[in-house]
Amino acid sequence: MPTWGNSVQPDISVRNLNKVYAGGFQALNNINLDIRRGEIFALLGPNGAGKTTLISIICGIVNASSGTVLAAGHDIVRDYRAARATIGLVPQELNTDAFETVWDAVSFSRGLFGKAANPAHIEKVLKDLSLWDKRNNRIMSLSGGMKRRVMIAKALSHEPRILFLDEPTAGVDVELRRDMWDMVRGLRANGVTIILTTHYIEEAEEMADRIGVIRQGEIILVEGKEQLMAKLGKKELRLLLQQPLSNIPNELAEEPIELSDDGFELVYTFDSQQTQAGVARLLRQLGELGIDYRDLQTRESSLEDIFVGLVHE
Ligand SMILES: Nc1ncnc2c1ncn2[C@@H]1O[C@H](COP(=O)(O)OP(=O)(O)OP(=O)(O)O)[C@@H](O)[C@H]1O
Repeated sequence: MPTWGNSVQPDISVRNLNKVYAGGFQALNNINLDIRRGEIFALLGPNGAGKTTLISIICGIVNASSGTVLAAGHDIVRDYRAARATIGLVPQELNTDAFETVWDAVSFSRGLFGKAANPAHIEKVLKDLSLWDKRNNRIMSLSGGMKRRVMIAKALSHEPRILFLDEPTAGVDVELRRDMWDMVRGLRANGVTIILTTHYIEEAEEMADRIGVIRQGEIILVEGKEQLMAKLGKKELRLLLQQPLSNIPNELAEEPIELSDDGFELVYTFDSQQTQAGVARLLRQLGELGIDYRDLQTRESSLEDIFVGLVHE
C-alpha cells in the first residue's frame, strides 16, 4: 500500500467538476465531493443521473470539461499514472479474456500498472475472494458469480487503496449479492476505500457508511447513512379501527393524519426525530372521540422511501 496517507485528507477530492458531452449534453454539473479514507461510499441515483460518467472521469476513462479531481493526493490529469495506480475499477460489464486462466488474467492486470510481479499478493487476493481453488481454471469455465470475483481480483491486483464498484450486484442472485457484501466489508476491514454505485437501495442501506445522491448531473445530498435516515426518515402509526369512519373528525383536522378509502385505517405520520408526544395526544383524542381501534402498527421509512422522495421532488 502506498505510504501517502493522511487520514484527514480525503482519498478522492472532486472540485467544480463539469462534463458536457460532444452533443452538448451536460451530464455533470459542478460536482464537489470528498470521499474519506477507508469508508464505503454509495452513490445513488436514477438511470442517466451521471454515476458512470463521474466514475469514468475519476478513473481517467472520460475527460472532464472542467474541474479537478485528486486521487490519494494525485491530480488525475497532471499526474495520471500515479493517480490511476491508486485506483481499482470493477466495471459493470465483464471484460476479460475467457480463454485465460484466473491466475494469468489477474497477474496480467497487475503488470498493466507497471508493477513488478508479486505472486504472494496475487495469491492473497485469490484466497480472499475464494478463487484460489480455481486459479488454474479458464475463465470461461467459471460460473457468473465466480467471473465477477475475477473482475474484483483483477481490480485489486495492483494493490489499489481505492476501489470503485459500478453496480457490483446488478443481475446477481440474492445469495451471491450477500457474498459480495461480505467481501466488500472484508476489503474495507483491510483498509480499502470503496465507492459503489447502485440501483439497489437495499445495498446502500446494508453497506454504506455515507450516501451521496446524484440527480440530473448534480449531487443533491451527501450524508452519513444513519444521519440521513434519522433526518429524513418518517415514522408511521397505523390504526385499524373497529368501526369505519366516513371522514376525519374535525377535532383531528390539524393532525398529519389520513383515512383509508374504506374508512377502516387511520395513518398518522411523524418525523423519526420527534418524541412520542404526538402519538400520546392522538391516542387520547381518539379515546375522547370514542373511536376504538383493534390493532396498532408502526413502521419506519426505509432508505428507499427517502430516496424516492428525494429524486422525485
Ligand atoms: N458518450 C456520451 N455522449 C453523450 N451523452 C452521454 C454519453 N455517455 C453518457 N451520456 C449521457 O449522460 C447522462 C449520464 O449518463 P451516465 O451513464 O453517467 O448515467 P448513470 O447515472 O451511470 O446511469 P445508469 O444508472 O443508467 O448507468 C445520460 O443522459 C447519458 O445518456
